[in-house]
Amino acid sequence: MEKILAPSILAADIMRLGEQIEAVKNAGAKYLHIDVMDGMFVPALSYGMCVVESIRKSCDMVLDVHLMIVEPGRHVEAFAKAGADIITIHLEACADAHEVIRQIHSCGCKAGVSIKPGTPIEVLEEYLDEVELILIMSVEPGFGGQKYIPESTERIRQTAELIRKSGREIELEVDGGVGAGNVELVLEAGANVIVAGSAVFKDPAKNAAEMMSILKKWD
Ligand SMILES: O=C(CO)[C@H](O)[C@H](O)COP(=O)(O)O
Repeated sequence: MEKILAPSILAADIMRLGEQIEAVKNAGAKYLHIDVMDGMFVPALSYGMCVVESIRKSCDMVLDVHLMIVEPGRHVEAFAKAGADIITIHLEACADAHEVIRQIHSCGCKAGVSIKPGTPIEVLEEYLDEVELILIMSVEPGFGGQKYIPESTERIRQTAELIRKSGREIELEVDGGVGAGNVELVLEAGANVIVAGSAVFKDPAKNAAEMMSILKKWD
């Protein structure tokens, strides 16, 4: 599967957001990762659909919206209308994730499911026939700039194996503490979509280009 860089704007300079998105796009990033936090599912607050809508107006990248919110079904339609292409929800945050996945599809978006580092990989099994993307968190969700949790590598490997056995084309995304120094570990374990925030936005053009040159070697 194509190896894709998904810079996370959580680490961007909001006052220079347009310019920084342009820089990562020009470096070859295909997805733009947008973290939505509600202060309940995770302690922090980030931003909502207005930001997605504003980015959509001047950005043709794939908008990869990661909902770290309780009962995301309440807001799926609004994020789809705002311009999301992929909407990823947390299995830990939903009473009925199957229903939320149906909602995402009925809005015309691709559906992803994510799990936190402490959630067993096996919970993903019942969603393999339904989703287009699985997101493995390699840090506790909620904040950028954390260290990659080493046990994540084995979890990525196990998820890649589940996907392989399903026979479906499901993207395997990894988020948290990934940069040029460890991205090959994550690719080797089977991930194809790499979220990177602080490792990219400290110097977006240069760092995204460096990440892309590594990803291209694995295509
Ligand atoms: O989802 C997130 C936090 O919940 C961020 O996308 C993630 O942590 C990326 O940031 P960094 O690359 O700086 O670790």
